[in-house]
Amino acid sequence: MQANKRRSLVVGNWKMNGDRSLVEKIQSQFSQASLANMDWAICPPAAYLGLFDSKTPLGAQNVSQFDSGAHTGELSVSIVKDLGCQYVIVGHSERREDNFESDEVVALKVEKILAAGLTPILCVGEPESVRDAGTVFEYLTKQLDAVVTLVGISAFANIVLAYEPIWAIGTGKTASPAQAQDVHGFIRGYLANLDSNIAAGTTILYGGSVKGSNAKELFSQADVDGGLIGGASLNPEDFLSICLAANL
Ligand SMILES: O=C(CO)COP(=O)(O)O
Repeated sequence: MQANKRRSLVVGNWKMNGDRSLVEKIQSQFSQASLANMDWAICPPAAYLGLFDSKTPLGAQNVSQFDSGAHTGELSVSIVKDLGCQYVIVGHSERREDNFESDEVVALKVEKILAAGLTPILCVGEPESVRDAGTVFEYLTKQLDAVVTLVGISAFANIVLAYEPIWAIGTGKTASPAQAQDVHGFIRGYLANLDSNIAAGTTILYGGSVKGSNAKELFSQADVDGGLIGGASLNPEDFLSICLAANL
């Protein structure tokens, strides 16, 4: 681990991709890997969660804001916990867009995930139009405010943040290390205004076209503590090389 930095975390978000054979391949790729200085996890489609052995750290891509009951097609936090998940991605831009998840619904989900003792990976990030307009920090402040208002700043001791600029997701257009650091520094400053100890310990991941070739430089930025990886997590060798870049 680099001096004064938090322990790194790299999470693979398979989104609506992968199959049974990828579950086998990723497990065999990681079975011999030596990754003592970082944490990693896979968030496969929920239907595949039960296929993993107990050695693979797991996360869900989403949960319901409700506890149980008549919510057809949804998964509760207790169900994904029962399937072995430690993490839950929440507020991914694709869910905010496809499923119209508001900042308030995202905050309710974070509250449920924390209450179950799991770790939310709370995604924030701006569309390209907001970046062009120069209002990225205002946009992120609104997304963060909704969660802080509901769960309080002290809850951020148990929350992982992920900055995922929408214009960099699946586009091959990675944020430059300086652009990523600029926003990560802003997010940590936002938290520090509320509680400097919490801010110093909060893991902030970068997501958006991270690859083996750019991971090391991104992860070496002062406020970048690892990555949330989409496309490259579907290739076990690429995903391992990204994890190794964080294993300092
Ligand atoms: O959205 C992402 C991870 O949640 C990033 O996806 P890509 O790595 O495919 O750009």
